[in-house]
Amino acid sequence: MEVKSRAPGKIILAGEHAVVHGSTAVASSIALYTYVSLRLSTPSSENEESLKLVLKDVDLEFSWPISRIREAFPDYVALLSSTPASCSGDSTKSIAALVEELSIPEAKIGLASGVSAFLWLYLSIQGFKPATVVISSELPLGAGLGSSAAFCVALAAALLSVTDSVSVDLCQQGWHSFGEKELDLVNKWAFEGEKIIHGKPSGIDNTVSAYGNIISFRSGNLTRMKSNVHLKMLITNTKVGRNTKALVAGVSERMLRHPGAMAFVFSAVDSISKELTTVLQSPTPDHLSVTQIEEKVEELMEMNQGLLQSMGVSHATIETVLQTTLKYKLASKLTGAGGGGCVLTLLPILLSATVVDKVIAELESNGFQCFIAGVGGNGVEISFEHSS
Ligand SMILES: Nc1ncnc2c1ncn2[C@@H]1O[C@H](COP(=O)(O)OP(=O)(O)O)[C@@H](O)[C@H]1O
Ligand SMILES: C[C@@](O)(CCOP(=O)(O)O)CC(=O)O
Ligand SMILES: [Mg+2]
Repeated sequence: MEVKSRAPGKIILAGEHAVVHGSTAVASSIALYTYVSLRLSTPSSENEESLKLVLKDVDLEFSWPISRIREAFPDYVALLSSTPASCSGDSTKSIAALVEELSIPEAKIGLASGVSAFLWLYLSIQGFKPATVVISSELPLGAGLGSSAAFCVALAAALLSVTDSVSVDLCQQGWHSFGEKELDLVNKWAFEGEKIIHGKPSGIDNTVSAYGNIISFRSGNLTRMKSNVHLKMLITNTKVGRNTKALVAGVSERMLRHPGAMAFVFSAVDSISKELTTVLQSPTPDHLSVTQIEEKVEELMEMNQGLLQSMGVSHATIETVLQTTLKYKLASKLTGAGGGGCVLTLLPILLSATVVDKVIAELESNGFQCFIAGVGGNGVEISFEHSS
């Protein structure tokens, strides 16, 4: 049997970075998914049993003989866990040894943290079972759209769906979602994976990828929002690669250097996110008030972008996107960790298609890549395929 899972990426409408320091943030899922396929191997005496990981997006395959994994983790009982556990101490060392042996090319070294998160989730949830896991994504990796969280959420979902901790109907056809208790467990395990990739994640990315739709999030607590406006966002990928862990660490260092000033910055972001939460839930009887809501969202996005600049996470390419869209009176802000990656631009409902085409053409002439995303959508889902 093959288990498949898919988990969406996200955009942060307000509050990235500040959310790591306890401010409110607002995020939404987008309909671009990371897919995981899990096939547990049937025992065979012919081939040496192994755990295989195929990363389609980066065209890499890794394989560990189960005997090698056993050797790296002599204390099997301490490893296997039915409740979400953090990777620390001896486990961190054992995983680092297994990843080092792969000789990942220097140009793709950012993958090492993803492979480490994979090993931690796989070994903690499935133990030393031989299997093949194939991962692919529609999301650009390391661009601010939460590929790391979608990776961890989809992985946790597939791995948990074939354990006793989660009760799922194996006969159900097509994509289906989990119950609340199961979602909670998937989300908590995914957070443990995100910790390995991000260092100090807030948990907003894995939470929105698990639950879907729009959420307001603060210090691990989520409020699921029912938005009355359907916002349309242009996403521009500057294609400048960056690493979330390094950017999050950079903001923390700035906070240590200027604690007083940064506390005000984070507090201002908190107010922006709270106002956005209220604005998005306000009733919309006609087009005029949709426009008024959009104008408020635009202003909040601009204010948030200014504060992200003061945290030191903007980038020359992000500034180019801001200036370009401003020429068309459109508001933009970076999304995710910044330092490159993706920028959001609100496309008001009454904006003509001609203007949208012009903005996209101008942005793409700079070498950027544009696409349009609806705000909100499904969270993680699962599907079982029985070979006949
Ligand atoms: N589909 C994938 N295949 C392999 N690794 C992935 C995949 N998706 C995410 N990752 C891991 O997540 C890292 C990117 O995470 P991050 O820097 O947080 O950026 P973002 O979450 O914004 O895409 C990658 O370097 C890799 O380690
Ligand atoms: C910067 C941050 O707020 C969001 C990071 O998102 P991404 O990995 O850049 O998609 C970090 C976090 O909340 O964990
Ligand atoms: Mg990430």
